[in-house]
Amino acid sequence: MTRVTVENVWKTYGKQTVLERINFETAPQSFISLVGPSGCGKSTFLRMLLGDEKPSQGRILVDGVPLQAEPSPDRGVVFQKYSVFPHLTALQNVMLGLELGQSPVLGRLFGKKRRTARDMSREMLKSVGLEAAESKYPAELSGGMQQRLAIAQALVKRPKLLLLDEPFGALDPGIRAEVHEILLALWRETGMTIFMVTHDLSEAFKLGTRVIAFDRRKTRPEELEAYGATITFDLPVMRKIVPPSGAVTSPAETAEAMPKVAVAG
Ligand SMILES: Nc1ncnc2c1ncn2[C@@H]1O[C@H](COP(=O)(O)OP(=O)(O)OP(=O)(O)O)[C@@H](O)[C@H]1O
Repeated sequence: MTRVTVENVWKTYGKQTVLERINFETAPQSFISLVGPSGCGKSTFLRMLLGDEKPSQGRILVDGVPLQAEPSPDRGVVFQKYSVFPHLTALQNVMLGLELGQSPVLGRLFGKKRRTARDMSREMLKSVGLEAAESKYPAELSGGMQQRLAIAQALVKRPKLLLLDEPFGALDPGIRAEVHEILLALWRETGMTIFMVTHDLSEAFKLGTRVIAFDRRKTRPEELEAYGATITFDLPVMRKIVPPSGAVTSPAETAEAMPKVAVAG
């Protein structure tokens, strides 16, 4: 069960402060929804969790260990679009995650390892309801199916952390609700921690065990460069979690993440 600790994280690009003083800790098996206005640094924060960007100040720890400065199989990511490779079939897309992880130079596995990777990938496709589509290319799949494929590709390596950057933004409401259910089932089953950036507040509260908002406290034009966004509210969502054992518990973080005042400025 993974715990993420964010200690006084700042991010600047040149003179522009994007994020400042970000501090929080997650309970194991959290589903954190990150919300906030456009340009407030949500994707930048996700890229720091992914290891694609480094904090300018402060640090991020996963289970007490400082985050490595490069992407690792411990972290899976799904973007709104273009997460899957168009020239590979659904099965090849999922297998690629395992092949690159185990054979970074060739990007291919052989013999028993390949058969194991294929079996794991088929199992993963089944868990997102795509078992009948394994030979199809992404262009032959609907938007919802492509996002389910992207989730399968990210999860086949059993990451501790799943990072989702507006993964459902391009889906229509019916399909979106379907993919929500699949994601929630996988989250409960695996015990991973999820960070999801979304512009949709109802989605944030429906899926998250905790909703964190970033925003700027200083908004005068002359202050825009010098002051970044910070956490303006941090709310636990009261919802029952059903772990794989079937025992019903309250969200683990409810005790530690007390609601904070939801006011910026
Ligand atoms: N590599 C970079 N170099 C310079 N500035 C950057 C870089 N990446 C992001 N920024 C700046 O950081 C700020 C935050 O961008 P970011 O994409 O994280 O915001 P966001 O909250 O995810 O926005 P949106 O909701 O519109 O996707 C923006 O002003 C952006 O221009």
